[in-house]
Amino acid sequence: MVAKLIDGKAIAAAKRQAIKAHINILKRQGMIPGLAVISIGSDPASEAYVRGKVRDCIEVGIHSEVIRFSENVTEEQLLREIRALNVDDHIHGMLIQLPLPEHISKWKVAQTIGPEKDIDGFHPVNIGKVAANEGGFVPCTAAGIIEMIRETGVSVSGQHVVIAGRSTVVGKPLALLFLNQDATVTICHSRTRQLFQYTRQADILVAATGKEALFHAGDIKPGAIVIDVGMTRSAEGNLVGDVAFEEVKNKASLITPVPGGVGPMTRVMLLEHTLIAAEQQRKKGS
Ligand SMILES: Nc1nc(=O)c2c([nH]1)NC[C@@H]1CN(c3ccc(C(=O)N[C@@H](CCC(=O)O)C(=O)O)cc3)C=[N+]21
Repeated sequence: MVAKLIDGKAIAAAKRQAIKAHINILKRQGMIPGLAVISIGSDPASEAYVRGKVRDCIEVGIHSEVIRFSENVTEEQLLREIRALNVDDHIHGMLIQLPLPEHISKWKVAQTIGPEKDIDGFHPVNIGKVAANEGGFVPCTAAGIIEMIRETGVSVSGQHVVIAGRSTVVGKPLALLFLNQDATVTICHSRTRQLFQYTRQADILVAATGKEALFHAGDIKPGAIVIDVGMTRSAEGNLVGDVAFEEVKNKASLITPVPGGVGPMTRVMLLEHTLIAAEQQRKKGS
């Protein structure tokens, strides 16, 4: 079997067009959705992501603001900026670029973002809503993965989803989202014994370990759906996933490429969440 690609880049492009059309309607009604991105430090990779986000916003007509802080910004300075954005009427969504410096508490940051503007799902209210299956914003990567699978038309109900990785932004929220769709979910992580015994049982495998080409053909169930969240820069400078794509593609039924898979979906979900946040805040305001 040769797997069909789940073309994240193409799905994201189509979604961007739909979002753009929707925003045009809002604009005619006098509303411009606004996104603030807070970026701390000057990591070149981080800078590239931020520039990408700004470009995406321009393409669909979202007003964007980037707030840059140096690596040694104090926690209080950061929290003050977040509080200011919470009451800024031009801003409907905010994203604080991860990772944060060691001296800043991610949990304090999460609690300070107004839940209605928390489009990357950091705030405890949003985490709670997702756990209770009551909506709520989820991290854009997790949302993008769910959206990609929805696009394939495959029902996840009753399927065994194995997630390798338990991060707050990917593994954990994704497990809840799949559970909410009636999947059977196994979460594996760095301390899991016999990791590959689990992955071989997966109808849907989500590889989010950050370990370059960890999963090979022998670790995958024939016909599985394989979602590769990994994004490591190889020694040759290429972007590589957690999955040995060339061999696994002959065993899976559907597979996401790296690049061009989960990455573009993450970016487009940021736009969609900003649009949703803007609409929700408009309803509340009127
Ligand atoms: N609060 C927060 N939320 C995030 O979602 C978040 C974050 N912090 N910090 C940094 C990481 C990284 N990230 C990426 C998203 C898309 C691509 C992307 O579009 N990648 C392209 C390739 C880009 C290239 O070639 O370098 C692709 O996979 O096709 C990459 C990286 C979001 N992050």
